[in-house]
Amino acid sequence: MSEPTSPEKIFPVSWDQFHRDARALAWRISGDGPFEAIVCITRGGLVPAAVVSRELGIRLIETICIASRHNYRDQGELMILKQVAKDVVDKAGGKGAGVLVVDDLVDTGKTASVVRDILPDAHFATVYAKPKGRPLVDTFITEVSQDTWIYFPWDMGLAFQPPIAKGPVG
Ligand SMILES: O=P(O)(O)OC[C@H]1O[C@H](OP(=O)(O)OP(=O)(O)O)[C@H](O)[C@@H]1O
Ligand SMILES: O=c1[nH]c(=O)c2nc[nH]c2[nH]1
Ligand SMILES: [Mg+2]
Repeated sequence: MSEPTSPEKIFPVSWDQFHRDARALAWRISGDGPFEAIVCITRGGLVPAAVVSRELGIRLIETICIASRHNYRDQGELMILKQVAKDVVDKAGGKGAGVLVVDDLVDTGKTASVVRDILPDAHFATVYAKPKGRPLVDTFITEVSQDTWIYFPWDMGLAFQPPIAKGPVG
């Protein structure tokens, strides 16, 4: 489980900010290649992978499909729903050399460590990192504290905010 300890902090990220941060990630790793392929960790890695792929001109995109949070924030058993295609692993000498692994964030590091076992020589890049998972990534843009929950733009929508003077709703 990766439940944020109290007091919980929140870090809401807009589409605009996420695009800037994903582009900054591409800049930061642009000197670390060349990369033959991106392996993106679905689903959260799909969005930064699209941005990084565009910026670095990497057109071979593979996925590894992993689900671990079956009930919103509570992390349960980690399930690999789809493995990395054999031709991509083989292209990378069987260990991931020349592969760029992209995810939206690393939190406890459990997801990243499973993917590292499969592609130990790959370059790991995430847009955000929390302290526990940070040692597992090669490159990230922004670190947030372990008790912070990041709200991604694809999980949010515009909602009416009551005037401050009315006090909290409910
Ligand atoms: O470092 P960890 O504690 O393993 O957490 C990080 C992972 O958790 C989230 O994915 P999630 O399993 O919730 O699935 P999703 O990408 O489909 O939202 C996030 O996208 C990372 O992949
Ligand atoms: O939307 C999310 N925000 C987070 O902080 C987080 N940590 C793991 N998985 C997460 N998903
Ligand atoms: Mg994920």
